[in-house]
Amino acid sequence: MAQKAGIIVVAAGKGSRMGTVESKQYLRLQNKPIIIHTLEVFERSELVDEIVVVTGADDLERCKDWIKEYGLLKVTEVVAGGYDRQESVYLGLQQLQSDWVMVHDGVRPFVTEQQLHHCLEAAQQVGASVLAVPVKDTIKQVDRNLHIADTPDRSTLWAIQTPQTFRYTDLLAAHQQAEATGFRGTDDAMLVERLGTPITVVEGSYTNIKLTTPDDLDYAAYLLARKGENRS
Ligand SMILES: Nc1ccn([C@@H]2O[C@H](COP(=O)(O)OP(=O)(O)OP(=O)(O)O)[C@@H](O)[C@H]2O)c(=O)n1
Ligand SMILES: C[C@](O)(CO)[C@H](O)COP(=O)(O)O
Repeated sequence: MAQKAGIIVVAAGKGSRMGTVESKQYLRLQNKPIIIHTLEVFERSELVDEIVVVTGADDLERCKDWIKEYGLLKVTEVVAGGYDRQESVYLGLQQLQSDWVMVHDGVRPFVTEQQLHHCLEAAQQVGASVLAVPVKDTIKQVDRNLHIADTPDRSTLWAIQTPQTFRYTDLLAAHQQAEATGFRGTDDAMLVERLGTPITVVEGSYTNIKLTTPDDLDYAAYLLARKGENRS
């Protein structure tokens, strides 16, 4: 059994690619905010004993109200995020107590307990881990004039997801170094890679989607209905 971890759930983004008036993490699926669907996975998990939620500064109170309403007892802190995902994680990290930390997007509600288990166990064996899936399409590098510049070997390409799991001290050092050098990354692994810490990739699932654009909402509604059917 893996040692338990604390989790930072980042949900302070604007959701500009979703294009809705309400930020995507607060849109409802089956009448429940997406952020709550995500938090419920960790509330139920036997691997997680501490949850720090990072939200928009204007959304702190309604998030706290929902956390009470939905009985999320493992949430220890709800804090305001920053101007990008990296800053939001850094702010959340300062509130976490656990030796092992998982970072997860608030808009990835379909991660499973089994995936959490595999990700945490791998991190505790290797030092750090990320969930990911092999890319299914041929990927091209394309220049500003829309000309193909290169076709990387697909067998080496993985689409990176969350959670991403690290020793607390490693993730903190990685964020501090990134801040000090002005480095910005789109995931936490990019920061930890710079420290030279080995990070292993754990094969997740194509259904662990990040809700990013409007078409993801229909697919998420389908996945949620399917999850309900499988449970009953
Ligand atoms: N300043 C930010 C930006 C992003 N996030 C969170 O990071 C996760 C993944 O980011 P993404 O899908 O890019 O979310 P947004 O930044 O909201 O979307 P967009 O880029 O379309 O504006 C989301 O849960 C988002 O809320 C965050 O906590 N703080
Ligand atoms: C961390 C992440 O989910 C990995 O896919 C992703 O990088 C965050 O989302 P963004 O859309 O790149 O901000």
